[in-house]
Amino acid sequence: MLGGMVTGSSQPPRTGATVWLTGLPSAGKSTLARGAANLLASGGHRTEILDGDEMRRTLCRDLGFSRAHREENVRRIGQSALALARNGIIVLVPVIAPYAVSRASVQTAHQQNGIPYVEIYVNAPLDVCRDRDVKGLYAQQQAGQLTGLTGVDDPYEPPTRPDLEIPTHRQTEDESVALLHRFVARLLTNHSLSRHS
Ligand SMILES: Nc1ncnc2c1ncn2[C@@H]1O[C@H](COP(=O)(O)OS(=O)(=O)O)[C@@H](OP(=O)(O)O)[C@H]1O
Ligand SMILES: Nc1ncnc2c1ncn2[C@@H]1O[C@H](COP(=O)(O)OP(=O)(O)O)[C@@H](O)[C@H]1O
Repeated sequence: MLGGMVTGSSQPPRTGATVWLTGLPSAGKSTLARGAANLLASGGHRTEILDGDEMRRTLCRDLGFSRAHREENVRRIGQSALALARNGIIVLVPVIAPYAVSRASVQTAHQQNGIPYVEIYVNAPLDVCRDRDVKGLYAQQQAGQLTGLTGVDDPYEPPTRPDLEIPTHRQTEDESVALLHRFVARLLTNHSLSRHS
């Protein structure tokens, strides 16, 4: 159910939040989402990952990579994240979301519902992402088999004021995961303190 609150529980509501990981393909979004989700789950938190690739096989399988379709993709995933987060789940969203206006709309929707939303800029230079090329997309683009690749021949608008920037080219995977985990844990503590004070 994506439309409303889950009701009928006698448990006090937990703090949910949406943690959006934006960045170029191969910057490290999915790796960090998985790593942080594992650590948060070990700490007793309920977590969910809405990964761009997976969402594009399911909820968004009718969408391509035009600007309009990318905006619709982000809108749907943003609404899904909000529905989960307002029911106490920490939602990690490794989705490129190349347009600042789309990310701002998701943030506004969360603010209107009083649900924490943070934007994490997973930042590695294009050359590093191209060398990693986890899914072979940069090579495909280079070979002329793919057009409209984010950051190469399609726009990417980096966040100007992210809540956290993670330079994955200067850190080990473990260091980046720990940084993200610490940041989210602190966010949850602060939100819960402000709700109960
Ligand atoms: N043209 C083009 N541009 C960018 N990405 C492409 C493209 N074609 C396929 N892919 C694969 O789709 C994943 C990105 O999907 P997203 O839903 O995150 O993109 S977006 O927010 O709608 O722009 C992206 O996943 P990540 O590599 O994990 O970022 C790619 O695997
Ligand atoms: N500090 C780091 N944080 C995250 N990933 C890293 C880091 N250093 C190297 N990597 C590697 O970069 C790649 C990132 O791939 P992935 O997480 O799929 O990127 P994205 O989801 O942004 O497309 C992985 O192979 C990962 O092992």
